[in-house]
Amino acid sequence: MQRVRFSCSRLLSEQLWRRSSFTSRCLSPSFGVQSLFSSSAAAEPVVIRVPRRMQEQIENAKQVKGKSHARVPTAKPGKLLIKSKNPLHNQGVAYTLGKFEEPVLSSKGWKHNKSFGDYFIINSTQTAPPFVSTSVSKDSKEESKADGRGRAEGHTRTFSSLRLCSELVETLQNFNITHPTTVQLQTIPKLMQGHNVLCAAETGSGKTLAYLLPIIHKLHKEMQLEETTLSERRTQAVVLVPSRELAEQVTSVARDMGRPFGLAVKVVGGGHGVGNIKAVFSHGQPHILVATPGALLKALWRNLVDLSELLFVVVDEADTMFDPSFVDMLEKILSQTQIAANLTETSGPSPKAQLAVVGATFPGGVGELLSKVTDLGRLVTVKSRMLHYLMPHVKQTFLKVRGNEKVLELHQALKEHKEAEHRGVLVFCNSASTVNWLGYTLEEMGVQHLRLQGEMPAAMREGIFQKYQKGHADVLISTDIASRGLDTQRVGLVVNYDFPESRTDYIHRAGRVGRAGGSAGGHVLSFVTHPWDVELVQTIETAARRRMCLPGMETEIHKASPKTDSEESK
Ligand SMILES: Nc1ncnc2c1ncn2[C@@H]1O[C@H](COP(=O)(O)OP(=O)(O)OP(=O)(O)O)[C@@H](O)[C@H]1O
Repeated sequence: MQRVRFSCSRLLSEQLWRRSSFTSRCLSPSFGVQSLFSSSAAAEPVVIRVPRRMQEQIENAKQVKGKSHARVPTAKPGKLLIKSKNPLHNQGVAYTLGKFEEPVLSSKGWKHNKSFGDYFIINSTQTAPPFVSTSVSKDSKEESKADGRGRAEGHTRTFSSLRLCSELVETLQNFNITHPTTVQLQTIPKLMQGHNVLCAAETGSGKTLAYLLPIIHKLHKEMQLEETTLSERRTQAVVLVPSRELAEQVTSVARDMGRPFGLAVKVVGGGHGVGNIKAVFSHGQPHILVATPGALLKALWRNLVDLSELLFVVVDEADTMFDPSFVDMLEKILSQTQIAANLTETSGPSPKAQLAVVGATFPGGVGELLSKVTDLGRLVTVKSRMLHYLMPHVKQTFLKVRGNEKVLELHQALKEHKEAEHRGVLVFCNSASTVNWLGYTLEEMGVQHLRLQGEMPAAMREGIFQKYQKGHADVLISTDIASRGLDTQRVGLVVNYDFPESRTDYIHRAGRVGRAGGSAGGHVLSFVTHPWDVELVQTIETAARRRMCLPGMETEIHKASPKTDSEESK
């Protein structure tokens, strides 16, 4: 009882003390609260009864004061760019880090064992992908002025304004493709003019059509000029890609687009014997050949294909193709072609081939390898504004999780995603053995899925990706084979079961969602387990917080060309 009385009196004294400091200018220094109590405290404790209501008010005031420390430090209330398990690490969309301000990272302590269970989310900040074209054509601007409106809203450029032949524009319309993406707007005119082009643009931005449309347009014009018999026909365009799945995909798009013109498109991919490659050319040469480097070299060594009349050479997924494992083969192939040195060499009676180097990532060092096979000064660069940035229209979650908990987390994510409209899920592992192991484990859990990895025999691997695209199963477990170039419109969730080993792998894997022509949104969920994963997580988080591109990937592109992005768009 005595204690209660004492604490009540102390509370009241605190209250009065606070009030006294508020009003200190009005009171003399000697007239303090302490002095008010000290004289009587020496004799007998003074009992002051505090009304219940006042006690409650004091308690409420204490609680409110305690809570104020946990308040979200966003500059303005509103949507969060970074949502973290620890609300102190949240960052609002409206908040901009100062130039010299070090971001406080949610993943700062993730090398420590205590961080298991921690997470942060990079929220999507826009619904439309950045590569959807919104530019206004000159013609439509003038039309608008002429009819007195002075505005040209909603007038975006069409494929006909790029001077593609009408049959091609019609074919595109049949596939519901009506407006070019920004990379198509910039690349198609340059290739139509006869330039060699280095095209660097985000994943899923429509680069395949950006190089195929000018090729098909030009080959169609050539066909109209001269009639050649099947036996006289020579291959006029070669598209080089790193995997047979991508070769099949590009072939399918080229066939769809070239069908009205009777263009022959063939594909040779690795993993098949020479007999198969011979069979491809048994009925003559195609107009367009899509190939992996190894298979094309086999065909060249056996004189099955003649590249003497080439008009186009395309190197797609350039950073992989300039990887040490491919670059020697690429050098050998390009040494058998005649690449034009300038514009004048791409026209006239015996034109040389135009070169298009295409990719979504050009990390440091690619420029050096590129200069081994071509003169960088001869390439006109088309570089998209958001190259090497994290995609702003895709939500990206990072979860620090123990190795033995990953399967359960994955199972939970699959269950939650099942109801989504775009039901496709792509699960990436870093090795073929993990793909197999995870496959068996999910099988036991009753999850229907397909598996794709590079160590599978060619016959087993064939058709797996097409099956997935056709919806035979909603889940595909794969190594990075499926991360390069494959079009995955039906995918709504990418899971990095193993955290990717490099920034480029992360960009390509994440790029399987949020693609042109697909539905808005998409989600990338990454499991972070090992201490050696954390450095890349921190790089990604820093880039997201600073709203900058991933560091170390931007310089080479500029070195590759004397022209700048803005010059190109003129
Ligand atoms: N102008 C367009 N309008 C609508 N959809 C388009 C357009 N151009 C391409 N697409 C579609 O966008 C999807 C992605 O295109 P594509 O595969 O060429 O992207 P990419 O830039 O090559 O991607 P990656 O870097 O992953 O290889 C395809 O399904 C394609 O049909």
